[in-house]
Amino acid sequence: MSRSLLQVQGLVKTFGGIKATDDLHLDIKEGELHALIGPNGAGKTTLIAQLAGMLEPTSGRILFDGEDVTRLDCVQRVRRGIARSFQITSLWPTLSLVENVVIALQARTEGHAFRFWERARDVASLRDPALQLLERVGLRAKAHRPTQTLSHGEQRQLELAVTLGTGPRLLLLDEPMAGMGIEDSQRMVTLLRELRAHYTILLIEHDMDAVFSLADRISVLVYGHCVATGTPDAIRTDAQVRAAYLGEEV
Ligand SMILES: Nc1ncnc2c1ncn2[C@@H]1O[C@H](COP(=O)(O)OP(=O)(O)OP(=O)(O)O)[C@@H](O)[C@H]1O
Repeated sequence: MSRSLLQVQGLVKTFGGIKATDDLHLDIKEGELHALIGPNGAGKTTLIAQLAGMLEPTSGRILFDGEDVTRLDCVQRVRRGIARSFQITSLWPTLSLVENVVIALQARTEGHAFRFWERARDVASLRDPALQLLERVGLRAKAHRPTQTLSHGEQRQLELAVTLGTGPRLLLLDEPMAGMGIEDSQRMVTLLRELRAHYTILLIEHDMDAVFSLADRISVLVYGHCVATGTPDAIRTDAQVRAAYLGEEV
């Protein structure tokens, strides 16, 4: 198997008396789609927040590409290629899709999102990369429509394009299918399957059909602790996992 891109070593996060992350160890290989599942309150979102640099761990280490990033902030982690999607992105509803992506690209190149209108030439040079990102998420045909005309599912695809605009190596995807109907969910599954070829992905998702069809490996979190990691087939048949979480669902 390929080398590790992200290693979580003995991570702990406490909130008062609650251990939301409890001596967690995780190893994400370069190029894999690794899904994180577990019952409500298992600590999935808390983990993602620590990986993205939004929440400081109580103890333990996070290594990205061999570098200790545990104490780096979000911006420093984005620069290294760690990007979180779906809970932080704000889109501009009256601007077109391509304008939204251009703003994101501009923020990456200049660290400044709000002076884009002063930089007409820069904006022109970012249009092609922005259109390519829209192509990658299946929204090229709607590039010039106002963002507010998109369906909920399409807005999430656009958020993904904005996230890809940061040039990530590791994508942290927090419930990309949340609140979607069947059609939008299926489109997102197809899209994630395509993105798998280009990025290492850590996916949190409650839709078990999506998880088991997409993941190379799955880790199961219970009370902040990883109780099993393995291929979908191994997880499906793991007695401890069935008892702790999956029951008869799988
Ligand atoms: N800011 C906070 N303050 C106090 N407790 C918190 C905080 N954030 C999370 N927790 C607690 O930590 C535990 C893990 O929560 P977390 O949201 O990470 O779980 P989750 O697996 O993402 O759940 P879900 O699947 O419902 O989204 C829960 O017991 C939660 O109540």
